[in-house]
Amino acid sequence: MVLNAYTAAQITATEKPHLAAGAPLMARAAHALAVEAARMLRHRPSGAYGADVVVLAGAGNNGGDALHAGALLRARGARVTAVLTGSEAHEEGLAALRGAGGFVLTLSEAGAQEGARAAAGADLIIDGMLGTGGRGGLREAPAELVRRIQESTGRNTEHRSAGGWARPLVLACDVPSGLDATTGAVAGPVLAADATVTFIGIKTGLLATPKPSLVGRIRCADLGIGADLPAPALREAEDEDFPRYWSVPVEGDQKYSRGVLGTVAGSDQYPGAGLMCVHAAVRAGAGMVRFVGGDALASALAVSTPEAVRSEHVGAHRVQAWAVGSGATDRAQQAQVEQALDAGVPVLADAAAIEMLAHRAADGDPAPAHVLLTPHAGELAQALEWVARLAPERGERLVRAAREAGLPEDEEVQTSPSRTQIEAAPFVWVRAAREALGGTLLLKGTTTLVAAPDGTVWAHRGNSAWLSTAGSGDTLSGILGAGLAAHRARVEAGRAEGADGEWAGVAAAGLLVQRGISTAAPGPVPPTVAAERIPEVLGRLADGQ
Ligand SMILES: NC(=O)C1=CN([C@@H]2O[C@H](COP(=O)(O)OP(=O)(O)OC[C@H]3O[C@@H](n4cnc5c(N)ncnc54)[C@H](O)[C@@H]3O)[C@@H](O)[C@H]2O)[C@H](O)CC1
Ligand SMILES: [K+]
Repeated sequence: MVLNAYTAAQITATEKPHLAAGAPLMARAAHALAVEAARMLRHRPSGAYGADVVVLAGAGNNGGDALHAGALLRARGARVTAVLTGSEAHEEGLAALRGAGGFVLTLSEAGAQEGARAAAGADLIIDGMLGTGGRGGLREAPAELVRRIQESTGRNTEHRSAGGWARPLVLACDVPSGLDATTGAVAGPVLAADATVTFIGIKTGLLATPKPSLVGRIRCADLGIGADLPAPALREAEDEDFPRYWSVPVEGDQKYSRGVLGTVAGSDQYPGAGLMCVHAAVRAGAGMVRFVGGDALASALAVSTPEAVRSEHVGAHRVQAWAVGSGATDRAQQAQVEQALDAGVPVLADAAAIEMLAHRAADGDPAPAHVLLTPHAGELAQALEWVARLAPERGERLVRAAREAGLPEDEEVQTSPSRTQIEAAPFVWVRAAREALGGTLLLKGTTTLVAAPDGTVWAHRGNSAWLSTAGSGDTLSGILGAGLAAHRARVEAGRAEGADGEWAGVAAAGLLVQRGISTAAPGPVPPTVAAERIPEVLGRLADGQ
C-alpha cells in the first residue's frame, strides 16, 4: 500500500480541533509509544519487567509523550529514568513518571556525562527531546549528551551491522530529535533510532530525509484521528503498488501498443551511456527501441543489443517516448536531443538535456509535465544556477518557494542552492526546483524524490549502496524511458488519462525496479549486472510478488 506522509503543519492543523475538544491525544500517543517499547524489549527474557529504560525528555509535548510512556513502562515493571534535557519539562508527564516511581535527572544539574552514562547503560532509550516543534538541530547540552551517547555506544558510525546495533535500543518519539519533521534535514547530532513511532500521520521528513538510517522502522499510530488528514504532501510506493503505476502488457498487445522508445543517448566518442540505456530499455519491456546515433554507436549496439533498431534522426519514425541526454556529448547528438524535447511525447531527460531544459526555463519556457528530468544534486545545482543567472527574478522565486517548502529563514542561499544544500534538504529543493524548471523532477540521491506538477511528491528509499557506480543513471534512463513509452501507448489507446501527475507515478514504479535489481543479490551491481536482472525483477513486481 502506498505510504502517505504529512508535513508538521498538516499534522498540527489536523490535531487542533481535537485538542480543543479535549481528545486525550497525548495519552494515546504515550500508549502507542509504550506498546512499541515493550515490543522492542521482548528479546529480554523478562520483557519490560526489570528492563532499564531511559527517557530523554525535552521541554515540549514530545517530552510529555515520552514521560507518560515512561510512566506506563514503569507500571509494567521497568526501571525508568528520565533525563530532562530542556530548561523545563512537561508538568503532567513528569508528575506521572514520578508518581509511578521513576527516577529523574536534570541534564543541567547532572551534566552530560552523567546523563550519557545512564543512557548508554540502558536496555532502551526513548528519544523525546524534540518533535514537530523542533527548529534546527539539538544544541548545547542535549547535543553534547547525544554525542556522548554516540561515543559510548558506537552509534555515531554511518554503518550499522546487518543485525543493527546492540544495546541500548533506541525508540524515537514522533521523529528522531534533530531531524526536521517536515524536511528531514539533519542539523547537529541525532541519535539513530531502531524504530520511530510517529503520531497521527507519518511525517514527510521521515520518508524524505537524506539520512534514512537514522529513522529505523516506522510505525504510525493515528491516535484515532487519521481519517481527518488532508491529501498527503508525500507518498512512497511499495513493491505491491507497482502494477498500478506501470503499464504491463495485456492480451492483444503488439510492439507498437507496448510503446516504442526512441533514444538519443551516447555518442561515437562515448558509446557506453547509449549502450547501457538501450540495453536496459529493451530488458524493461519496451515494445521496440529505436536509437539515434552515429556509426560507431550503431556497430556497438548491433553486437550488444541486436533488438534495437537504428533511426536516422528524431522525427524519422513515430515513437511514444524519448530517453535523451546521457552521454550525448557531440553536437550532432545534442541537436537531436533538442528535437526530441520538442517532439510532443514524453521525454526522459538526463545529463545534457537537463541543461538545455534549464536554459529553456530561464527563457520562460518551462517543460511540460511529461518531461521527466533526472538530475542528481550536482546537476540540479548547476541547472538552477543557470536559471538564476539568466533570469534573476526566477532565481528569487526559486528561493522563495524553497522557504515556503521549509528552508529555514537563517539558511543563506547565494543566488541558487549549492549541491550540499540540495543534498541536505532534497524535499525542499525538489519542489522549489520543479516550479522553476517545469516538467516532472526526479532528484537522485540516497533518498530519491520525484515531484509532479500537480503537487504530488514521491519518495524512494532502500536502494543498495552498491548502486552508486558510473552507469547506474544510464540504466535508470532506459528503465524509465521504457515505462514512459508504455504509459504513453496506454494513453493513446484510451486506457489511461495522461494526467499531469501520472508521469511521476511511472517514475516511482520504475524506481521500484531499480531497487529490486540493486538488492536482488548482495554485492556490487555494475550496470551490465543490473540490466540482466531487470526482466526477472520487473516480472515479479508486475505479478504483484
Ligand atoms: N499537541 C498534542 O497534544 C500532541 C502532541 N504530540 C507530541 O507533541 C510534539 C510536538 O510538541 P511541541 O510542544 O509543539 O514541540 P516539541 O516537543 O517538538 O518541542 C518544542 C520545545 O522545544 C523547544 N525547541 C525547539 N527547537 C529546539 C532546539 N533546536 N533545541 C532545543 N529546544 C528546542 C521549543 O521552544 C519548545 O519548548 C509532537 O512531535 C508529538 O510528539 C503528540 O502527537 C500527542 C498530541
Ligand atoms: K523525538
